Amino acid sequence: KLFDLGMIGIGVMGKNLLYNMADHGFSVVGYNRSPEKTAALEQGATPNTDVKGVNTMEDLVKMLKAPRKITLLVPAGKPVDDVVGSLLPLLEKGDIIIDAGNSHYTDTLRRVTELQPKGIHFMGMGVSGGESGARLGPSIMPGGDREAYQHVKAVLEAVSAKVNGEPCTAYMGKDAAGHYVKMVHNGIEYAIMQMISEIYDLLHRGLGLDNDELHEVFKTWNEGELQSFLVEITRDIFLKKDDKTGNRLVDMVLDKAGAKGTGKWTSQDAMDLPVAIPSIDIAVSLRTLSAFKEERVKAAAIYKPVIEKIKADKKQFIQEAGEGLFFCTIIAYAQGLALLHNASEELKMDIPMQDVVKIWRGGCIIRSSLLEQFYQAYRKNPQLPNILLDDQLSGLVQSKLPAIRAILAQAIRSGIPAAGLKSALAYFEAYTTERMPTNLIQAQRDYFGAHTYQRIDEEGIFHSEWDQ
Ligand SMILES: O=C(O)[C@H](O)[C@@H](O)[C@H](O)[C@H](O)COP(=O)(O)O
Repeated sequence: KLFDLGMIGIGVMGKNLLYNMADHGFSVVGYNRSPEKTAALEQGATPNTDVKGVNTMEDLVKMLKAPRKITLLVPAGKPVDDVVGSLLPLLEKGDIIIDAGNSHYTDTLRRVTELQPKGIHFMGMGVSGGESGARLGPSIMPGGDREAYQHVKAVLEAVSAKVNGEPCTAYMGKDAAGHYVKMVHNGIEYAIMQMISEIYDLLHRGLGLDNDELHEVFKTWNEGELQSFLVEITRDIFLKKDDKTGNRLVDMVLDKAGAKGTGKWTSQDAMDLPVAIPSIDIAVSLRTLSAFKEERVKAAAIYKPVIEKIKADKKQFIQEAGEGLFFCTIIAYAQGLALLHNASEELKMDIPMQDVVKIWRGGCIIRSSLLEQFYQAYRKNPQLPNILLDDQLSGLVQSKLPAIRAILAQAIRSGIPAAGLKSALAYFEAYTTERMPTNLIQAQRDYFGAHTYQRIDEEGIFHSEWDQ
C-alpha cells in the first residue's frame, strides 16, 4: 500500500496538520527517529483514518506514491537543510519537498534554485493559525513551482479553513513567494498586536478600566467592524484566572515580549527594497525595548512618569478608541500589502494580491472582517499599489480620522506611549501629503555633503553652495 503524503517533523504543528490531512481522507506517513513518537502519532489519530508512523527516511520515501509529496515542519534554518540533505539521495525526479515552517524566504530561494537542476521541486509554504489552526483549518500560503503546486492543491484546499465555502489557500507566486507572503503576514500580526496592546494601555492605565470592563469592550468590538481573531482572543484573555494567585493571569504576565524573527525579517526586507512600513518597524522595536526591563525600571525611577488619568466621557472615549484601532489596523495592513506589492515586482514573484487577502479572510492569525473589503478592492484593481488609494476604503479611513486624533491627543496628554498608534496616523498623514518637508532634508544633505537635489520647476540634478 502506498501513501498519499509524508510529514517530517511531527511536533504539535506537524502532527496537527498531518491529522487534519488524514481527517480529509488522505493517507499520511509521519517520520520521526523515536519509535515512541511515531507510536503516539498513530494512537492519536482519528479512528479509521490512515496514519502511519515510521522511524527511517528510507521507509518514509518507500511508502509514498510518486511523485512523492513530503512536507517539512522543522525549525527554520539549518534543520531544514539537514533534512533536505538526508532526503535528496532517496528521492527521484519530479518528487516534491514542501517546507511549511517559518523559513526566511532567501533560504527558500536558495533551496528552490539548488534542487531545480536535480529535478526535485522545492516549495516554500506559509501556514498560519497556530496549533488549532493546523488541526482544524489554517490559512495556507504555498509558493514555488506551479506544476508542483498542482500536485498538492487538492490536499491544501481540503485541510485549509473555509470562508463562504471557499478554501483559505491559493498559489502565492513563484520561487519563495509563499514564505514571503507568510513573513509579511507576521509583520502585520506584530503591528496589530502592538496597536491592540496600546489601546489596552489607554483604556486600562488611562481610562482606568478593569479586566471585566476590558472584556466587555473587546466583546462588543468583536461583534462589530473590529471583528477579528486577535480582538476575539484579547476579549477572552481578560477573563482568564491565574490558578496560582487567583488574580487575572494577564496581570501576572511579565511585560517582556518575545520574537522569533519573522517581524524583524519583514522590516529588514522592507528597508532594503525600500518600502516604508513604520508601524511594523515600531512593533519590532517595541518588543525589543520591552526586553530591556531592568533598564526601564531604572529609567522610571529617574523620571517618575505620572500617567494623567483620562477624564473624557468614558462611553465616548471607548467609542473613539474602537474607531482609532480600526483606523490603525487598516494602516497596518496597508503597509504590509504595499510591501508585498512592491516585493512581488522587485523579486518577480507575481504574487496575486487579491488571492493573498482572500485566503487571509480565514484560518490565519490576522483574519478579520476587514479582509473582505480588501478583497473587493483588489478585485477591482489587482495592481493597486496601496489599499489607501481604493475609493471605498478611503472613505472609511477618512471617517475614522477624528477618532484617532482624539485618542492620540489624550495619549500625549496622559503620557501613554502609544507609539504604534502614532506611527499609523503619522504614516497616513505623510502618505496623503502632496508635499512632505523632505525638501529641507535634501537641502541639508546638499549643504553638508553635496549630495545634490532635484528642483520642482526644472528637470535635472542640482548642487548649491548653501553657505555662500
Ligand atoms: O501565523 C501564525 O500562525 C503565527 O504567526 C506563527 O507563525 C507564530 O506564532 C509566530 O511565528 C510567532 O511569532 P513571534 O514569536 O515572532 O511572535
